[in-house]
Formats: sequence, C-alpha cells, structure tokens
Amino acid sequence: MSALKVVSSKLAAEIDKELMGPQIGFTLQQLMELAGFSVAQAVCRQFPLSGKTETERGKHVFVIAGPGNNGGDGLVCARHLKLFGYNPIVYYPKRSERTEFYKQLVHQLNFFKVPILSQDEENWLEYLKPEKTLCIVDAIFGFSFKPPMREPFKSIVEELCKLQDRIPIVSVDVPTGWDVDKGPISQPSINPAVLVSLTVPKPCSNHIRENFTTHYVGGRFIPRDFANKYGFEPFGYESTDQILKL
Ligand SMILES: NC(=O)C1=CN([C@@H]2O[C@H](COP(=O)(O)OP(=O)(O)OC[C@H]3O[C@@H](n4cnc5c(N)ncnc54)[C@H](O)[C@@H]3O)[C@@H](O)[C@H]2O)[C@@H](O)CC1
Ligand SMILES: [K+]
Repeated sequence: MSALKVVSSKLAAEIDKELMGPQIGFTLQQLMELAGFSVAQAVCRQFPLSGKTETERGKHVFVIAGPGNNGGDGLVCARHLKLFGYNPIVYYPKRSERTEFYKQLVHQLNFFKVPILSQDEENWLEYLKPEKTLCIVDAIFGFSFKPPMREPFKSIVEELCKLQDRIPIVSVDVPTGWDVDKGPISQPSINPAVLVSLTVPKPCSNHIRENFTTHYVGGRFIPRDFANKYGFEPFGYESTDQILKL
C-alpha cells in the first residue's frame, strides 16, 4: 500500500489557523459543524441501520468528548447522529469553559434530547456493553494532543483499550493517545475500527492496522489551490458526500 499524503501536526495547526484567519474567515463553529457532520456520516456508512432489528437500532453510539475542538466535533457528531435515527449518548467529563460556544453545543444536545452523562459520572462504563452499544466515538484528543496523557483521560483510554475488541471505536482525526506524527507511542493503545481524518490525514494514520481500520477522510471544506499550497491533492469526494473512504 502506498503511503498516504499526510500533513504533520504543525502543518495541520497552520492550516487551521489560516482557514480561520482574516483572509479566509471561516469561523471555528462552521468548520466544527462540517467536521462533526462528516464523522456522523462515517458512522452511518460503517454501521448502517437499514435492515437492522429493533434491538440493533436501539443500541447507543457512545460519544466521548475531550476538552478541546476534537471534543467539539464529537458533540456536533452526536447531534447529527440523533437526526440520522441513531441513539447517541454523550460523556463529556471535562467541559471547556474557554468559549460560550461549547455550552451552546451542550444546549443543542439537550434540545435534541441526547443524554449527556454528568461530568463526574462514575458508572460511565455501564453504558459500554457489546449488547447495548453500537460503537464508541473517540473525540477525546486530536492534533493538539501532547503526551503524556493526564487524568481523567488516561484512565478512560485504558478502559477503552480493554473494550475495543468487543465494541468498535471510531476515532475522530487522531486515535486518542497516539502521537500525531509518530503513531502509537505507548501501550495499551487504541486501535480504532474506523478513523475519520479531518481535512487531510495526519502522519499517525500511516500506523493504522491494514485490514482492521477503515479509513475515511472528512471535513470537506477546502478548494484545490489551498490543498496544493500545503502539498496535497484534494480528495475525490463523490456527489454531496462529506466523507471519502481511503
Ligand atoms: N481544520 C480542521 O481539520 C478542523 C479540526 N477540528 C478539530 O480540532 C482538533 C484540534 O483541536 P484543538 O487544537 O482544540 O486540540 P485537541 O482537541 O486535540 O486537544 C486540545 C485539548 O487537549 C488538552 N490536552 C492536550 N494534551 C493533553 C494531555 N497530554 N493530557 C490531557 N489533556 C491534554 C489541551 O489542554 C486542550 O484542552 C482536530 O484534531 C479536529 O478534530 C475541527 O473542530 C475544526 C476544523
Ligand atoms: K480522537
């Protein structure tokens, strides 16, 4: 398999900054909406509800949201999943006070009656049972993660690693705990069943397990010349799709 075109964590941060800079003028909210929407689409593509029994359709999609923008993508994803007929439930243990915007995303989840576990929920693992859970959306950390991981996420990720053989994990942008550039640097590590790279894959995506992880790219929000400026070709999304299987 030829190595994918990837951009480093440093370049990914620069791309983000330029997209939201004065000349282009995207807002974070716009990009996050498209990012979360594309992750929801990847869940639908990978775990379609059509033809499933009532019990299967009722299973939870357990979304774990971290404190930064990767977590924000997870909150948006949960809202779209609800609209798509799924049964999302959100665990958001460390809520960002950085901007009002994150609180608004939580209000929107309440509006859609998506359950959000309390911040200090001790029994969160009760919601993670193969017979009750369709998949886990790992929206804990993305391209700004710097190891080593601090609590409470260290313990959370350890628990996810124990469960991942029985419940598939969908990682948003970067499998949580992986070094963005070097891949899995400590054990145990998350091995996602699905990785949704946003805008362009990061170098760590070259370490996903072939024949195990399905890799999508999402976050369809840049024109060709901008992609070329950063050294990659735009992805061949079809029609109105927000994701492309790589
Ligand atoms: N252009 C794009 O591709 C876009 C990317 N977005 C998302 O934004 C993400 C990047 O967001 P951020 O820059 O906010 O960063 P992250 O969400 O990756 O992480 C930042 C947060 O993690 C904490 N953190 C970092 N290292 C830690 C450690 N070792 N232990 C505990 N906590 C730690 C930081 O204190 C901060 O709160 C991307 O990966 C992607 O998911 C979208 O929301 C918007 C558009
Ligand atoms: K992640």
